[in-house]
Amino acid sequence: MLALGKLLELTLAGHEPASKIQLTPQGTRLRWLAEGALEITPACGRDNGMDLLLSAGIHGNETAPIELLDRLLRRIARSELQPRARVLLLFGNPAAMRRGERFVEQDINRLFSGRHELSSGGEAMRACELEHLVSSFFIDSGRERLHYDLHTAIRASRIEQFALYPWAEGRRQSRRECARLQAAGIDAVLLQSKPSTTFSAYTYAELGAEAFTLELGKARPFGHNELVNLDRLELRLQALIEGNEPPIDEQASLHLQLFAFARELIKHSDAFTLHLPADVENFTELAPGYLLAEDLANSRWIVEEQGARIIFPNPKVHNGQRAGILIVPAEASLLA
Ligand SMILES: O=C(O)CCC(=O)N[C@@H](CCC(=O)O)C(=O)O
Ligand SMILES: [Zn+2]
Repeated sequence: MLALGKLLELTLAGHEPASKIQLTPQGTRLRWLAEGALEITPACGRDNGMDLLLSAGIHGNETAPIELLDRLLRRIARSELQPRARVLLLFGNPAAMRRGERFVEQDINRLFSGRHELSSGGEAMRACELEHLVSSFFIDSGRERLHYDLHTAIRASRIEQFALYPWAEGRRQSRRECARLQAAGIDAVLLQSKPSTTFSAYTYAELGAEAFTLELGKARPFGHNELVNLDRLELRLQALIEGNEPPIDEQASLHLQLFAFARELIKHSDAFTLHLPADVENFTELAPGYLLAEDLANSRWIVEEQGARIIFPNPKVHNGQRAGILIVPAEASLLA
């Protein structure tokens, strides 16, 4: 296998490869661009016009998707997969991956779309570097741009595998992309309705890619991901890489559940109290009238929405950060 196929090993060891460009016997080119960043170019004459960005490790302790990208890359480096798509593989936060922690100083997934300029430290510099890498990768406007940013969640989920679909002014979220996600085993999509500073929001809103954050199960350490079943996603990613994806039937009914963003809980102070059990699962339903959280100055979050559910409840975030999202069921008619 080509040495650059061991990008994960190199990244975890903090090593720079001696040789930055390698070719498989069939002519696929692997090029190391920076720590945790590898560009894959199809052999001459095979390129099908897709630019596919696959990222994982934006949160350093979310190892199942990191292992998935490692498996895909090794297959490419062993010539078991013959790419037709241009691919950029990114391990987002190598320093946090080495520690097995979500982040070192601050959550890198709050630092995109230029927010890193207002901050400093390793994660701010890495967010800036990632923006440069992906904007150089998505350089040709005539090509299909697709980004899956792969994550696992802190807690268990009633809906195990789901996507967050970013929002941009004047652009409707795509039914075809939801059908593609359904075929990859994704059970629900949350349609965002405001700008965000996540990685997928950056590639969606600033670079015009179809882009998603995929939540694929519960975060566990390396080697302990047997409960996270990524088989359907893995098959779909292989097909995207090899350019033999089965046709997407846009007209077929969508079985995946759609949700819309209702409200965000922001933790304003150390007095913030979340009235949910510590082991509450993502997508737990909350009845109207339920007192969800309290904070300084008698501020209270009371559920008003019918069919509301909570995702990502986390009272331990820094003050000023999101401590949960309330979502409600949405109709497919929102999609274009
Ligand atoms: O499990 C949790 O509480 C957090 C999971 C997580 O990290 N989610 C992403 C979602 C990104 C998005 O909104 O697209 C995040 O918070 O960064
Ligand atoms: Zn994450």
